[in-house]
Amino acid sequence: MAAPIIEVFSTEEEVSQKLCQLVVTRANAAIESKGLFTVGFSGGSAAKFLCSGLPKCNTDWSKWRVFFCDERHVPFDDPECTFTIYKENLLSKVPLPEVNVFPLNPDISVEEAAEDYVRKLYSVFTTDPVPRFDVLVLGMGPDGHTCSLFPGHPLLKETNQIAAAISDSPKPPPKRVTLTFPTINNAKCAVFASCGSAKADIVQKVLEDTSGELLPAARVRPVKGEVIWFLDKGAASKLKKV
Ligand SMILES: O=C1O[C@H](COP(=O)(O)O)[C@@H](O)[C@H](O)[C@H]1O
Repeated sequence: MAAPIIEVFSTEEEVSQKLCQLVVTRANAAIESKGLFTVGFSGGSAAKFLCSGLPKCNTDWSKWRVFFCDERHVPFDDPECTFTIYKENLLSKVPLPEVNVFPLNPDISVEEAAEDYVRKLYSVFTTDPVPRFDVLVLGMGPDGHTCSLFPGHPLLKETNQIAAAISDSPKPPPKRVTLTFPTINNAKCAVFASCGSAKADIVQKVLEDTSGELLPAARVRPVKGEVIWFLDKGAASKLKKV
């Protein structure tokens, strides 16, 4: 398990640019070596960063398989739906066949949607007991949550399910489906992007404070992979060791 790699850039735009560069570099390498690139996208600010840079990138979009690290269990026309944000701002702009993107089904219960999502994951990761993503693009909330894994929540201890339902998310909307740590920590690369001084305290805590119970974002440590943090100056401003 390698230590996190931390890179600090001057502006949010630069973070977005470097994040997109990293994702496309990994995509093109994966496509070259195995003909396929598997990626998990997060919502919130990660969606903004990816949607602003990825449409300009050069890659074979037909080889991408896109999942969501977490998704809110809301109708597609709800502004909280992460899939729709990507559909409108990325998927409509690149030749990525819709059949290669795996949204959550909002028309069944959240528990059924989680089971359905597990089936969707295994339809691509046909030989992996636990999906091994090429890249997971992660965000971190101001409480240290990542995906829909929140501090102190029992889902942090999940060891069997590769994705799971949550019905009591402290951040609305309450019903969501999220990848769990067995899947997250089996990724080849997990990359966080965090910007703004409002995130400075939690970035410092997650990356430098190992006392007490680790926050969800601090538990992202791929066993046979790397974890990378792309920060802007504001988000990195309280780090002592950078
Ligand atoms: O609720 C969520 O929040 C996290 C963090 O979002 P951010 O806007 O503070 O970066 C996000 O990564 C996750 O996908 C989303 O569902």
